[in-house]
Amino acid sequence: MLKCLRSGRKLEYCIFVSSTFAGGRGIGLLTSPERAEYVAKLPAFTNATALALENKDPDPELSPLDFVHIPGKDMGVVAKRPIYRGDHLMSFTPAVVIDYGAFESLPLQDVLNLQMEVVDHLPSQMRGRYLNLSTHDGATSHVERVEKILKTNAFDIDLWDENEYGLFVVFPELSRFNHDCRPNADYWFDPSTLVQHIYATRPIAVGEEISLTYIDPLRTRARRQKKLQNVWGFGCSCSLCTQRSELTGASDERIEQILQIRTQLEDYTTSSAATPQMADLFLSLYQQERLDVLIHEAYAFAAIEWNGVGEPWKAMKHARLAIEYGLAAVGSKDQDVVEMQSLAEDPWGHWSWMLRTQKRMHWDRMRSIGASSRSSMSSRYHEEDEDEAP
Ligand SMILES: C[S@@+](CC[C@H](N)C(=O)[O-])C[C@H]1O[C@@H](n2cnc3c(N)ncnc32)[C@H](O)[C@@H]1O
Repeated sequence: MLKCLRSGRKLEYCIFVSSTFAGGRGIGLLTSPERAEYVAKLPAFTNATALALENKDPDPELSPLDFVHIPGKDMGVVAKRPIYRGDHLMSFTPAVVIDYGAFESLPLQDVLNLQMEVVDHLPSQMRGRYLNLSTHDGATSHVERVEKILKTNAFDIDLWDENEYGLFVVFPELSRFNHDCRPNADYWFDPSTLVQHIYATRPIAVGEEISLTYIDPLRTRARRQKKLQNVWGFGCSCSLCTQRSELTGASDERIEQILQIRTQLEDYTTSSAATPQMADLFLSLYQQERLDVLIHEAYAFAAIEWNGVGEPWKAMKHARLAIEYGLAAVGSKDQDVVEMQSLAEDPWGHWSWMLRTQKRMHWDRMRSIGASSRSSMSSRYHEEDEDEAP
């Protein structure tokens, strides 16, 4: 612990920097002492082998990734060789972790100064990597540079602890991926190792840019554009946003229909109009929308509906597809993936078996798809129109 600021009588926010974390890579946090203690007990800190496979800089000879200048976007990442769906792309621990709670409790200028000190105390290589990142449009002072880098590059992270506040986290090596409303890669966070993983969610051709989505992709074009402009200061030029108006109009209609059907599929009461055919339409709308990063949810809903009418083999097929897509998009610990594994193994014993026909409701065992305790994906994709990070 390097320094603490007290807010009122109770809350205290402190700078914690470890220069030995992850084999000397280092990490800096601005958070409460209680939360720092929780973090220090995670396997990331206590298990010597937990990070053995992580934090590997891309090998210039072997890596499929090329970091290049992209017109209109500054730096970006492109594929050097064909990439297949599910291919692992990168996995790194954070450099900087800032607790949202600090913004609630301390005066803004104090938080900005503390953030700067977190960065300044990092081991020099990590500090260099952080300060080399994009500010989007430049900075006139060091404190402003640190803040703008944070705003431009931080991910929203949920630690799955008791604390109500999320975290603003920068993984410098993962910061060069640009946004696309229909991206070909996705990321998920492991709260025990503090590692953010990036995987391809569909095949990527040589020379194609590898992208992530910074926002909930289930928004109409106008809402996506507004959000990206307001938060990141750029007008999206992805293929979906720049289609002719009749095509963007059709896309917006599909998104509206997805949102309407979703409320039926999430309703496990007798008043729901959900059917397997409705779930199939839902899945088809995701496919038409090229929503590879969310399609595991559509497969999961379809698995539940087919199981709900006593069609175990169709349920199993959709559950297996939900697992396959989910492993790349949200990881093996995600509750939707775990739920689909249990359905695929034993559809007859799953809570959804005959759910829609017998009206046999076990409320305590039901949960909605996409509402699991996963990290940034869940809040990022299903929250109200609040600020998000890439
Ligand atoms: C996380 S950084 C991505 C990497 C960044 N391009 C760089 O040079 O380091 C986010 C910033 O990249 C730029 N960016 C990302 N996606 C973009 C897009 N689709 N169109 C234009 N600029 C984009 C914006 O300046 C944004 O604030």
